[in-house]
Amino acid sequence: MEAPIIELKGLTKCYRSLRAVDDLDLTINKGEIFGLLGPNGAGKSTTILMLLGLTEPTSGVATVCGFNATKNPIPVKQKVGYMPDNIGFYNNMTALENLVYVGRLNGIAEAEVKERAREMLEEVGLSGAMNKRTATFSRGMKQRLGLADVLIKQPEVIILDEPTLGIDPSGVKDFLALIKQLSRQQGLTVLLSSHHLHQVQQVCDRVGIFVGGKLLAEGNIDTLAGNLFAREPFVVEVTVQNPVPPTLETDLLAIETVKKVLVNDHLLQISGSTGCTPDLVRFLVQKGMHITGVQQRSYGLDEIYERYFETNLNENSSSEKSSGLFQRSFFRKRK
Ligand SMILES: Nc1ncnc2c1ncn2[C@@H]1O[C@H](COP(=O)(O)OP(=O)(O)OP(=O)(O)O)[C@@H](O)[C@H]1O
Repeated sequence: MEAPIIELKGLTKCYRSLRAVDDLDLTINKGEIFGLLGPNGAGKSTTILMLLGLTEPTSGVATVCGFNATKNPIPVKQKVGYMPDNIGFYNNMTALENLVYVGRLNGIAEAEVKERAREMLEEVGLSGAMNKRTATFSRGMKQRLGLADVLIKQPEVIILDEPTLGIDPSGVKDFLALIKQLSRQQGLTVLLSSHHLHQVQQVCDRVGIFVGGKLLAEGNIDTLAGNLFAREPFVVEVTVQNPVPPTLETDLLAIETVKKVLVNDHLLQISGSTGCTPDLVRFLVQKGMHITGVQQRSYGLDEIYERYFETNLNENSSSEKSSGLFQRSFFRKRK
């Protein structure tokens, strides 16, 4: 099997007494889209800086494309394209001029730099705007130009720090689709940091949930959900028109496959061990309930995130930034 393109072993960064990144072990394979997920201050940017050789780890090793990022930062920088969350352009120059400038800085020969820049602009969907000054660009267009900036040197890995920040929902969808397409077409490895759960869920092959400098979990969404919700993998939400009698919850819990029942006004949330929706519906009808809606839910990143935060509440309570209170408020805020 091919060696991982990014390999972090015991990676740790301390700022005085703060362990911003704490003993991080992680491998990312070629062609993968990996999402580094976590609230503000979780340590995502610090990890990225260590990957790029821009800050030295206190201990541990970051290997990128076969090079130790601390001891050998130059080849790493040649192979990795990095798009920070606050990309800047020369506003009085056009998109093409900006990109040609970056291409020259990356050592692309004068004979081919313009052609390469045009190709990149086409690839990111900006060919119609290549002669416009970037001062007139929307945030979404700037992100696309930022992507062209990192792609022009034909990297093996691209690292995108909060790439969808400030883009409207349809722009986000298009931008993520573009990243996925590029990764699949060119075998490009993508590491993107984000705190937008739903967006990451759409595009990433695997995610790492990062809180208080520690990686709490990593895997694909289905595996994470399977591990966490093994006892109650199945949820049915039933909306009823008439009031829910007080005994209904106990009656439902008497059914062998039902593990948990939550009643919230006219909404019943029933968790169980197997897919038993038709039986539940029949049962509720027999109990005289007027059903107006039934929905089978699968667990997504929101639930995974929330569950990890709940589970780690006690373990992390000594750290202010990763306390349950902080995590919950972050979680609500971001939802
Ligand atoms: N140069 C520094 N000196 C001291 N502390 C720092 C420094 N850089 C980061 N930190 C601290 O390290 C922790 C991790 O910060 P980091 O920027 O890596 O988090 P993040 O997950 O990227 O969050 P954000 O999304 O807000 O950028 C934070 O508590 C931050 O205040």
